[in-house]
Amino acid sequence: MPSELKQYTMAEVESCDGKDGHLAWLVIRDNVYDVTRYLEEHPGSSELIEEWAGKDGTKPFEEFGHSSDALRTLRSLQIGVLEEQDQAKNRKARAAKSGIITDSTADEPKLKKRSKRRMFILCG
Ligand code: HEM
Repeated sequence: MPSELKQYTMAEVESCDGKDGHLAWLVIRDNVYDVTRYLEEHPGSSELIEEWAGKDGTKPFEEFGHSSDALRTLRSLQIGVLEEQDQAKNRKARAAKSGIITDSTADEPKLKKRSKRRMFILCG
């Protein structure tokens, strides 16, 4: 992997959906991976990754809880990073799916804080 990581747009990733002889690219945590040659080796079947080719597979990848071996293999398949604008879009989409409310200027999703105002009830 060259030290200067190439940036890709989500549209470029989407065109590599593994269908009709296209390459199979995958986004995980804002990094772009070419998993074309790994599909047949995947212990969880090629279909499971193919389903996510051309998409952001962060959630399914992390939900399975892959081992450090899997993470090492993943690193070896990295071809670049997602362009910043598309990183923000994907982050928002992931947050929306998991019910987290995002602040449009923040880098990371934040849980909406509860109001700290308390109500005092005066008796008597
Ligand atoms: C995003 C789509 C992916 C899904 C939904 C997925 C799902 C799964 C599942 C269900 C298994 C369990 C198989 C079994 O025990 O029968 C598995 C195992 C495994 N997967 Fe994936 N996987 C994905 C992507 C990847 C990628 C991109 C890599 C590496 C480049 C990878 C590497 C592995 C490895 C090495 C195992 C064996 C168990 C381990 O070491 O964690 N997977 N996967």
